[in-house]
Amino acid sequence: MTTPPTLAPATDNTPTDDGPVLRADGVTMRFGGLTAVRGVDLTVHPREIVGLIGPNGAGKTTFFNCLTGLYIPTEGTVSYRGTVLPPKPHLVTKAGIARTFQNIRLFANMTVLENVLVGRHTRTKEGLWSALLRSPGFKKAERTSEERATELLEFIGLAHKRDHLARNLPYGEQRKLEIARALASEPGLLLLDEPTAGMNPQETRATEELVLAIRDKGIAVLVIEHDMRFIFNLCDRVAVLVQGEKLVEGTSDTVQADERVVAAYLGEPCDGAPGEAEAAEVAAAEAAADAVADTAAHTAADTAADAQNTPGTTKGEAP
Ligand SMILES: Nc1ncnc2c1ncn2[C@@H]1O[C@H](COP(=O)(O)OP(=O)(O)OP(=O)(O)O)[C@@H](O)[C@H]1O
Repeated sequence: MTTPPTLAPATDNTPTDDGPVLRADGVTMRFGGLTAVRGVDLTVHPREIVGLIGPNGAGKTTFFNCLTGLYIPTEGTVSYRGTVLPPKPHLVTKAGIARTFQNIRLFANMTVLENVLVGRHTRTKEGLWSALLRSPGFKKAERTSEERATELLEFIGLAHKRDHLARNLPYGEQRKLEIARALASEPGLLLLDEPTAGMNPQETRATEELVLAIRDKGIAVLVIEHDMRFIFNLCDRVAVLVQGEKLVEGTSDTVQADERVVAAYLGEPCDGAPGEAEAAEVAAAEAAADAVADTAAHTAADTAADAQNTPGTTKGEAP
Protein backbone atom coordinates (compact mmCIF):
# COMPACT_ATOMS: atom_id res chain seq x y z
CA MET A 1 0.00 0.00 0.00
CA THR A 2 1.21 3.52 -0.62
CA THR A 3 1.67 5.57 2.53
CA PRO A 4 -1.51 7.53 3.26
CA PRO A 5 -1.08 11.28 2.73
CA THR A 6 -0.72 13.35 5.86
CA LEU A 7 -3.86 14.94 7.14
CA ALA A 8 -3.90 18.33 8.79
CA PRO A 9 -5.58 17.88 12.17
CA ALA A 10 -8.76 19.92 12.43
CA THR A 11 -8.64 19.78 16.20
CA ASP A 12 -5.55 19.85 18.31
CA ASN A 13 -5.03 16.38 19.66
CA THR A 14 -1.89 17.33 21.54
CA PRO A 15 -2.35 16.20 25.13
CA THR A 16 -2.72 19.04 27.59
CA ASP A 17 -1.07 16.95 30.33
CA ASP A 18 0.49 13.55 30.70
CA GLY A 19 -2.75 11.91 31.84
CA PRO A 20 -4.53 9.18 29.91
CA VAL A 21 -6.95 9.90 27.09
CA LEU A 22 -9.20 7.08 28.30
CA ARG A 23 -9.57 5.67 31.77
CA ALA A 24 -11.97 2.83 32.56
CA ASP A 25 -12.28 2.14 36.27
CA GLY A 26 -13.82 -1.08 37.51
CA VAL A 27 -16.21 -1.45 34.57
CA THR A 28 -18.72 -4.23 35.16
CA MET A 29 -21.63 -5.16 32.87
CA ARG A 30 -24.25 -7.69 33.88
CA PHE A 31 -27.07 -9.00 31.73
CA GLY A 32 -29.45 -10.62 34.23
CA GLY A 33 -27.45 -13.45 35.79
CA LEU A 34 -24.58 -13.20 33.28
CA THR A 35 -21.59 -11.00 34.10
CA ALA A 36 -20.15 -10.22 30.65
CA VAL A 37 -17.51 -7.76 31.96
CA ARG A 38 -16.21 -7.83 35.51
CA GLY A 39 -14.28 -4.98 37.16
CA VAL A 40 -12.14 -4.08 34.15
CA ASP A 41 -9.62 -1.23 34.49
CA LEU A 42 -7.93 0.07 31.36
CA THR A 43 -6.11 3.23 30.37
CA VAL A 44 -5.07 4.48 26.96
CA HIS A 45 -2.48 7.22 26.78
CA PRO A 46 -2.07 9.84 24.07
CA ARG A 47 -0.56 8.47 20.84
CA GLU A 48 -0.84 4.88 22.09
CA ILE A 49 -2.19 1.91 20.18
CA VAL A 50 -3.69 -0.56 22.65
CA GLY A 51 -5.02 -3.98 21.68
CA LEU A 52 -7.88 -5.78 23.39
CA ILE A 53 -7.89 -9.51 22.75
CA GLY A 54 -9.58 -12.58 24.16
CA PRO A 55 -11.44 -15.70 23.08
CA ASN A 56 -14.96 -15.50 21.63
CA GLY A 57 -17.47 -14.32 24.20
CA ALA A 58 -14.78 -12.86 26.49
CA GLY A 59 -16.65 -9.54 26.75
CA LYS A 60 -14.59 -7.35 24.39
CA THR A 61 -17.48 -5.82 22.44
CA THR A 62 -19.54 -5.43 25.61
CA PHE A 63 -16.64 -3.49 27.11
CA PHE A 64 -16.48 -1.28 23.97
CA ASN A 65 -20.21 -0.68 24.29
CA CYS A 66 -19.67 0.44 27.89
CA LEU A 67 -16.92 2.83 26.80
CA THR A 68 -19.05 4.39 24.09
CA GLY A 69 -22.27 4.85 26.04
CA LEU A 70 -24.25 2.15 24.20
CA TYR A 71 -24.48 0.30 27.50
CA ILE A 72 -24.70 1.85 30.93
CA PRO A 73 -22.16 -0.12 32.98
CA THR A 74 -23.66 -1.84 36.01
CA GLU A 75 -20.63 -0.59 37.94
CA GLY A 76 -17.60 1.56 37.22
CA THR A 77 -16.84 4.74 35.33
CA VAL A 78 -15.34 5.77 32.00
CA SER A 79 -13.40 9.05 31.72
CA TYR A 80 -12.11 10.87 28.68
CA ARG A 81 -9.22 13.26 29.32
CA GLY A 82 -10.03 13.34 33.02
CA THR A 83 -13.80 13.91 32.72
CA VAL A 84 -16.31 11.17 33.50
CA LEU A 85 -18.43 10.49 30.42
CA PRO A 86 -22.21 10.36 30.48
CA PRO A 87 -23.41 7.02 29.07
CA LYS A 88 -24.97 8.53 25.92
CA PRO A 89 -23.39 7.65 22.56
CA HIS A 90 -23.76 11.11 20.97
CA LEU A 91 -22.22 12.81 24.02
CA VAL A 92 -19.35 10.33 24.04
CA THR A 93 -18.71 11.05 20.33
CA LYS A 94 -18.93 14.76 20.97
CA ALA A 95 -16.43 14.44 23.84
CA GLY A 96 -13.90 12.88 21.44
CA ILE A 97 -14.34 9.09 21.21
CA ALA A 98 -15.29 7.57 17.85
CA ARG A 99 -15.76 3.93 16.98
CA THR A 100 -16.34 1.42 14.23
CA PHE A 101 -18.48 -1.69 14.58
CA GLN A 102 -17.80 -5.40 14.19
CA ASN A 103 -20.51 -5.53 11.49
CA ILE A 104 -20.21 -2.74 8.95
CA ARG A 105 -22.82 -0.04 9.56
CA LEU A 106 -22.72 2.26 6.54
CA PHE A 107 -25.60 4.00 4.82
CA ALA A 108 -25.61 1.67 1.84
CA ASN A 109 -27.60 3.94 -0.49
CA MET A 110 -25.62 7.07 0.27
CA THR A 111 -22.43 8.03 -1.51
CA VAL A 112 -19.00 7.63 0.00
CA LEU A 113 -18.78 11.39 0.57
CA GLU A 114 -22.24 11.56 2.17
CA ASN A 115 -21.32 8.76 4.58
CA VAL A 116 -18.32 10.76 5.77
CA LEU A 117 -20.41 13.93 6.04
CA VAL A 118 -22.83 12.09 8.33
CA GLY A 119 -19.90 11.42 10.64
CA ARG A 120 -19.32 15.17 10.98
CA HIS A 121 -22.69 15.99 12.47
CA THR A 122 -21.33 16.23 16.03
CA ARG A 123 -18.87 18.89 14.84
CA THR A 124 -21.40 21.17 13.08
CA LYS A 125 -23.70 23.43 15.02
CA GLU A 126 -26.10 24.43 12.27
CA GLY A 127 -29.61 23.28 13.20
CA LEU A 128 -32.49 21.86 11.19
CA TRP A 129 -34.03 25.24 10.26
CA SER A 130 -30.69 26.57 9.14
CA ALA A 131 -30.32 23.51 6.90
CA LEU A 132 -33.86 23.77 5.49
CA LEU A 133 -33.50 27.49 4.76
CA ARG A 134 -29.96 27.00 3.49
CA SER A 135 -28.82 30.04 5.46
CA PRO A 136 -25.38 31.61 4.78
CA GLY A 137 -24.15 30.04 8.03
CA PHE A 138 -25.33 26.63 6.88
CA LYS A 139 -23.69 27.01 3.45
CA LYS A 140 -20.36 27.96 5.02
CA ALA A 141 -20.53 25.04 7.46
CA GLU A 142 -21.46 22.74 4.55
CA ARG A 143 -18.41 23.91 2.55
CA THR A 144 -16.07 23.38 5.51
CA SER A 145 -17.52 19.91 6.14
CA GLU A 146 -17.11 18.93 2.51
CA GLU A 147 -13.49 20.11 2.44
CA ARG A 148 -12.78 18.17 5.60
CA ALA A 149 -14.55 15.04 4.29
CA THR A 150 -12.54 15.27 1.06
CA GLU A 151 -9.29 15.49 3.04
CA LEU A 152 -10.32 12.39 4.97
CA LEU A 153 -11.14 10.49 1.79
CA GLU A 154 -7.71 11.39 0.43
CA PHE A 155 -6.16 10.24 3.69
CA ILE A 156 -7.74 6.78 3.51
CA GLY A 157 -7.33 6.49 -0.28
CA LEU A 158 -10.99 6.68 -1.33
CA ALA A 159 -11.14 10.19 -2.83
CA HIS A 160 -11.52 8.75 -6.34
CA LYS A 161 -14.71 6.97 -5.21
CA ARG A 162 -16.36 9.88 -3.43
CA ASP A 163 -19.50 9.72 -5.60
CA HIS A 164 -19.89 5.92 -5.56
CA LEU A 165 -22.67 4.40 -3.52
CA ALA A 166 -21.30 2.81 -0.34
CA ARG A 167 -22.98 -0.49 -1.19
CA ASN A 168 -20.98 -0.77 -4.42
CA LEU A 169 -17.60 -0.64 -2.69
CA PRO A 170 -15.63 -3.84 -2.19
CA TYR A 171 -15.65 -5.13 1.37
CA GLY A 172 -12.18 -3.85 2.32
CA GLU A 173 -13.07 -0.34 1.12
CA GLN A 174 -16.33 -0.37 3.08
CA ARG A 175 -14.30 -1.04 6.22
CA LYS A 176 -11.99 1.87 5.33
CA LEU A 177 -14.99 4.12 4.77
CA GLU A 178 -16.26 3.25 8.25
CA ILE A 179 -12.95 4.40 9.65
CA ALA A 180 -13.14 7.65 7.63
CA ARG A 181 -16.64 8.27 8.94
CA ALA A 182 -15.45 7.74 12.52
CA LEU A 183 -12.53 10.12 11.93
CA ALA A 184 -14.94 12.76 10.62
CA SER A 185 -16.06 13.41 14.19
CA GLU A 186 -12.47 14.51 14.90
CA PRO A 187 -11.82 12.14 17.78
CA GLY A 188 -8.90 12.05 20.18
CA LEU A 189 -9.49 8.30 20.62
CA LEU A 190 -10.62 5.83 17.97
CA LEU A 191 -12.08 2.44 18.93
CA LEU A 192 -11.88 -0.21 16.23
CA ASP A 193 -13.91 -3.41 16.62
CA GLU A 194 -12.32 -6.15 14.48
CA PRO A 195 -11.19 -3.84 11.65
CA THR A 196 -9.62 -6.65 9.61
CA ALA A 197 -12.44 -9.21 9.89
CA GLY A 198 -12.98 -10.80 6.48
CA MET A 199 -9.97 -9.08 4.90
CA ASN A 200 -7.29 -10.72 2.78
CA PRO A 201 -3.62 -10.42 3.89
CA GLN A 202 -2.94 -7.37 1.66
CA GLU A 203 -5.98 -5.53 3.00
CA THR A 204 -4.94 -6.42 6.56
CA ARG A 205 -1.44 -5.05 5.95
CA ALA A 206 -2.95 -1.85 4.49
CA THR A 207 -5.18 -1.49 7.56
CA GLU A 208 -2.11 -1.85 9.77
CA GLU A 209 -0.46 1.05 7.94
CA LEU A 210 -3.64 3.10 8.13
CA VAL A 211 -3.85 2.63 11.92
CA LEU A 212 -0.22 3.72 12.28
CA ALA A 213 -0.93 6.81 10.15
CA ILE A 214 -3.95 7.62 12.35
CA ARG A 215 -1.77 7.32 15.46
CA ASP A 216 0.85 9.57 13.83
CA LYS A 217 -1.88 12.20 13.51
CA GLY A 218 -2.04 12.24 17.31
CA ILE A 219 -5.12 10.04 17.73
CA ALA A 220 -4.94 7.23 20.29
CA VAL A 221 -6.35 3.86 19.17
CA LEU A 222 -7.95 0.99 21.07
CA VAL A 223 -8.48 -2.03 18.85
CA ILE A 224 -10.25 -5.39 19.25
CA GLU A 225 -8.94 -7.99 16.85
CA HIS A 226 -8.69 -11.77 16.53
CA ASP A 227 -5.75 -11.55 14.11
CA MET A 228 -2.83 -11.94 16.53
CA ARG A 229 -0.18 -11.00 13.99
CA PHE A 230 -1.97 -7.71 13.38
CA ILE A 231 -2.24 -7.04 17.13
CA PHE A 232 1.32 -7.98 18.06
CA ASN A 233 2.82 -6.04 15.11
CA LEU A 234 0.85 -2.92 15.83
CA CYS A 235 0.14 -2.44 19.52
CA ASP A 236 2.22 -0.67 22.14
CA ARG A 237 0.26 -2.53 24.79
CA VAL A 238 -2.17 -5.45 24.80
CA ALA A 239 -4.84 -6.36 27.36
CA VAL A 240 -6.32 -9.85 27.44
CA LEU A 241 -9.92 -10.39 28.53
CA VAL A 242 -11.05 -13.86 29.53
CA GLN A 243 -14.58 -14.55 30.73
CA GLY A 244 -15.13 -10.85 31.31
CA GLU A 245 -12.01 -10.27 33.40
CA LYS A 246 -8.66 -8.79 32.50
CA LEU A 247 -6.21 -11.67 32.68
CA VAL A 248 -2.97 -10.00 31.57
CA GLU A 249 -1.84 -6.64 30.27
CA GLY A 250 1.56 -5.70 28.86
CA THR A 251 3.71 -5.35 25.77
CA SER A 252 3.20 -7.71 22.85
CA ASP A 253 6.25 -9.73 23.97
CA THR A 254 5.00 -10.07 27.55
CA VAL A 255 1.55 -11.17 26.48
CA GLN A 256 2.81 -13.63 23.86
CA ALA A 257 5.13 -15.25 26.41
CA ASP A 258 2.41 -15.63 29.05
CA GLU A 259 1.33 -19.25 29.35
CA ARG A 260 -2.04 -18.22 30.79
CA VAL A 261 -2.88 -16.48 27.52
CA VAL A 262 -2.06 -19.57 25.47
CA ALA A 263 -4.10 -21.69 27.88
CA ALA A 264 -7.05 -19.26 27.66
CA TYR A 265 -7.12 -19.58 23.88
CA LEU A 266 -6.43 -23.29 23.56
CA GLY A 267 -8.12 -24.44 26.76
CA GLU A 268 -6.40 -26.40 29.55
CA PRO A 269 -6.43 -30.19 29.12
CA CYS A 270 -8.70 -31.63 31.78
CA ASP A 271 -9.32 -35.10 33.24
CA GLY A 272 -11.92 -37.11 31.39
CA ALA A 273 -11.74 -34.88 28.32
CA PRO A 274 -13.53 -36.30 25.27
CA GLY A 275 -11.24 -38.65 23.38
CA GLU A 276 -8.88 -39.20 26.32
CA ALA A 277 -9.84 -42.89 26.73
CA GLU A 278 -9.40 -43.50 22.98
CA ALA A 279 -5.99 -41.81 23.03
CA ALA A 280 -4.90 -44.02 25.95
CA GLU A 281 -6.08 -47.15 24.07
CA VAL A 282 -4.10 -46.19 20.96
CA ALA A 283 -0.96 -45.53 23.05
CA ALA A 284 -1.28 -48.96 24.76
CA ALA A 285 -1.77 -50.72 21.40
CA GLU A 286 1.29 -48.97 19.96
CA ALA A 287 3.39 -49.93 23.01
CA ALA A 288 2.26 -53.59 22.67
CA ALA A 289 3.10 -53.62 18.94
CA ASP A 290 6.56 -52.20 19.69
CA ALA A 291 7.17 -54.92 22.30
CA VAL A 292 6.18 -57.67 19.83
CA ALA A 293 8.48 -56.19 17.15
CA ASP A 294 11.37 -56.04 19.68
CA THR A 295 10.91 -59.70 20.68
CA ALA A 296 10.84 -60.80 17.01
CA ALA A 297 14.02 -58.87 16.24
CA HIS A 298 15.83 -60.42 19.21
CA THR A 299 14.73 -63.95 18.25
CA ALA A 300 15.98 -63.46 14.66
CA ALA A 301 19.34 -62.16 15.91
CA ASP A 302 19.75 -65.08 18.34
CA THR A 303 18.94 -67.63 15.59
CA ALA A 304 21.54 -66.09 13.25
CA ALA A 305 24.19 -66.12 16.01
CA ASP A 306 23.43 -69.78 16.84
CA ALA A 307 23.78 -70.74 13.18
CA GLN A 308 27.24 -69.15 13.00
CA ASN A 309 28.43 -70.90 16.17
CA THR A 310 27.27 -74.45 15.18
CA PRO A 311 30.41 -76.73 14.41
CA GLY A 312 30.63 -78.26 10.87
CA THR A 313 28.44 -75.60 9.45
CA THR A 314 29.79 -73.25 6.84
CA LYS A 315 28.21 -70.05 5.80
CA GLY A 316 25.26 -70.61 3.46
CA GLU A 317 25.24 -74.35 4.14
CA ALA A 318 22.53 -76.15 6.07
CA PRO A 319 23.77 -78.00 9.17
N1 LIG B 1 -27.11 -7.55 24.98
C1 LIG B 1 -26.76 -8.67 25.56
N2 LIG B 1 -27.63 -9.37 26.32
C2 LIG B 1 -27.27 -10.52 26.93
N3 LIG B 1 -26.05 -11.07 26.84
C3 LIG B 1 -25.14 -10.43 26.08
C4 LIG B 1 -25.44 -9.19 25.41
N4 LIG B 1 -24.32 -8.80 24.74
C5 LIG B 1 -23.39 -9.72 24.99
N5 LIG B 1 -23.87 -10.70 25.79
C6 LIG B 1 -23.12 -11.85 26.29
O1 LIG B 1 -21.97 -11.36 26.93
C7 LIG B 1 -20.84 -12.23 26.69
C8 LIG B 1 -19.72 -11.44 26.06
O2 LIG B 1 -20.08 -11.14 24.70
P1 LIG B 1 -19.23 -10.17 23.79
O3 LIG B 1 -19.92 -10.07 22.48
O4 LIG B 1 -18.94 -8.93 24.51
O5 LIG B 1 -17.87 -11.01 23.62
P2 LIG B 1 -16.67 -10.77 22.63
O6 LIG B 1 -15.43 -10.99 23.44
O7 LIG B 1 -16.82 -9.48 21.93
O8 LIG B 1 -16.86 -11.99 21.62
P3 LIG B 1 -16.47 -12.11 20.06
O9 LIG B 1 -14.98 -12.15 20.01
O10 LIG B 1 -17.08 -13.42 19.68
O11 LIG B 1 -17.07 -10.95 19.35
C9 LIG B 1 -21.37 -13.35 25.83
O12 LIG B 1 -21.68 -14.43 26.67
C10 LIG B 1 -22.60 -12.76 25.19
O13 LIG B 1 -23.52 -13.78 24.87
